[in-house]
Amino acid sequence: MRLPDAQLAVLEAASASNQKTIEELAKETSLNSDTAAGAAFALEEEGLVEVADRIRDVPSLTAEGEQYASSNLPENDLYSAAIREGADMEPVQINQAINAAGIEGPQVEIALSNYARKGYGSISGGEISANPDMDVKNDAEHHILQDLDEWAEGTLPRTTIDSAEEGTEPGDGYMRSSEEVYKQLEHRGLIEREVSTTRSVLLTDDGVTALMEGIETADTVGALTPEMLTTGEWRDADFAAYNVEADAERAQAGRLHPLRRTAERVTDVLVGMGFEEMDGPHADAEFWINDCLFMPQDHPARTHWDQFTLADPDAIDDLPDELVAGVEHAHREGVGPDGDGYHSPWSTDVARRLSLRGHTTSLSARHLAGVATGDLEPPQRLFSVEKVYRNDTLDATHLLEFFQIEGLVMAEDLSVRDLMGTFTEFYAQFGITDLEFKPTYNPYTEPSFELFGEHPTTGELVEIGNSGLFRPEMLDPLGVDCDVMAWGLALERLLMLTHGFEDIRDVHGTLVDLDFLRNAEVVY
Ligand SMILES: N[C@@H](Cc1ccccc1)C(=O)O
Repeated sequence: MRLPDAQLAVLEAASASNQKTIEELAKETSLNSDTAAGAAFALEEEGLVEVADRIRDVPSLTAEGEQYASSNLPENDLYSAAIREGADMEPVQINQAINAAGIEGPQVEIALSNYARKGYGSISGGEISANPDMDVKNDAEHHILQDLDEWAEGTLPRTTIDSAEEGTEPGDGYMRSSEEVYKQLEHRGLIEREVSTTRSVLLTDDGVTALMEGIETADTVGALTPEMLTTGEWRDADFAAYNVEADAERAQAGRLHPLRRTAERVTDVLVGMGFEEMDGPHADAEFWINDCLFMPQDHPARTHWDQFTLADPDAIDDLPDELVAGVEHAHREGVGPDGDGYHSPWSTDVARRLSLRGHTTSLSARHLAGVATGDLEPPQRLFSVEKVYRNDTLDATHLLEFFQIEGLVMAEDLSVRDLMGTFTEFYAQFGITDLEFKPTYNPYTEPSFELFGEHPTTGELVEIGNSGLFRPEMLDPLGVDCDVMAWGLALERLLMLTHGFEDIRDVHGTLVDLDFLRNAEVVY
């Protein structure tokens, strides 16, 4: 029989009695694991080996487990000390044995409870006795801890630390491979176990026969090289078959954050609904963030408790005079015959102050005022998916910066029905079909609605956005004389509904699970 190099190496390294993992075979044959896996599958096709998926617990020591592995379990120290103190002849004071064992702090409790559990003796009335014939040196828990320590250091083969599986024999003389012992150690918090799936290889009878009959190596080529192409050698080469089922190492390439991908998806959906994207500054004059939105200058949301104000530079120089005059007039006197303003203090200095935008409605204001892309003629549909900054207290639903999905529709004769219809259509694209609307108050919209969606696992109603029809006090100074409906939706909250997050900090920040970042799919 003739086999390619790699296959022969794997066949020779495999055993008929002892399953070896692909990793172990790769190590023994100095092949990389992809090649070893490929070879194993090719051999399986020839019937020379069996490849089996094996699900195993991989145990490892916790910090406390490591500590005992390098010394002794406290109950074993206690037993040895009790014997030294003569507790096998007659009971001695517990404190005396504990002092002799050199145990202190929380370990006293651990020593006493496990002493009794392991049948080392009895503890009662402040005294401890020791059964004479216990062999703490061969304590199974102690040995497993030591084996795991050695295995972690690479001085013990994997098979020694396998917990017994059904139908397999425990390892050495003492009961080191008992599942019960592993369970106990896990319960004590001394080891942790993780389930891992490995592929392992066992030589078949045909494999053994083939090896005994002798195998020659066939020169098959695994990869085409530039040299083979230039020399023309490839013409005569015997190429190894390509096995698409072979194990391959998983490559973790960079990929976009799920939040960013959801933002892109939101953009796609809104563009599909006929919206155009708005752009604008992250740090902006309060004029655009607040004043244009008919937010009085003494509104509590305008203090540093809520917004981040810039120190340097602390103000913007150029605000359009005419617009400033119009906005100031709306604030002081109101708009229209029935209008009334706030009559609260208003100064251009405050309007010129620079802050990080607390909402992207500043972009809507800039666009409606015509300073961003020129005067707008209805109909218009605009949106942005951008970051906003708020001096909030961090909790499960609040971050200091988050993404807002801002949007506006400018047209003649808009109504609440149009607003609701737009949301229904938008959220349906993300599988959210149970929207609820609640009337609310915004200084710049009338009527105003908060939006809620149901959390997929907790069933709680989560606020996902705020919306309304801009009021004349806002639109009039900006020179807009048709209707405008608008909204700000939270991108992270959308993700909470689509992915079932209960804590927004699971979406971004230092605590985010790497596996989630690697594997999350954008839901829509
Ligand atoms: N600016 C509001 C959202 C909103 C935008 C436009 C109209 C109504 C509400 C917020 O931050 O919550």
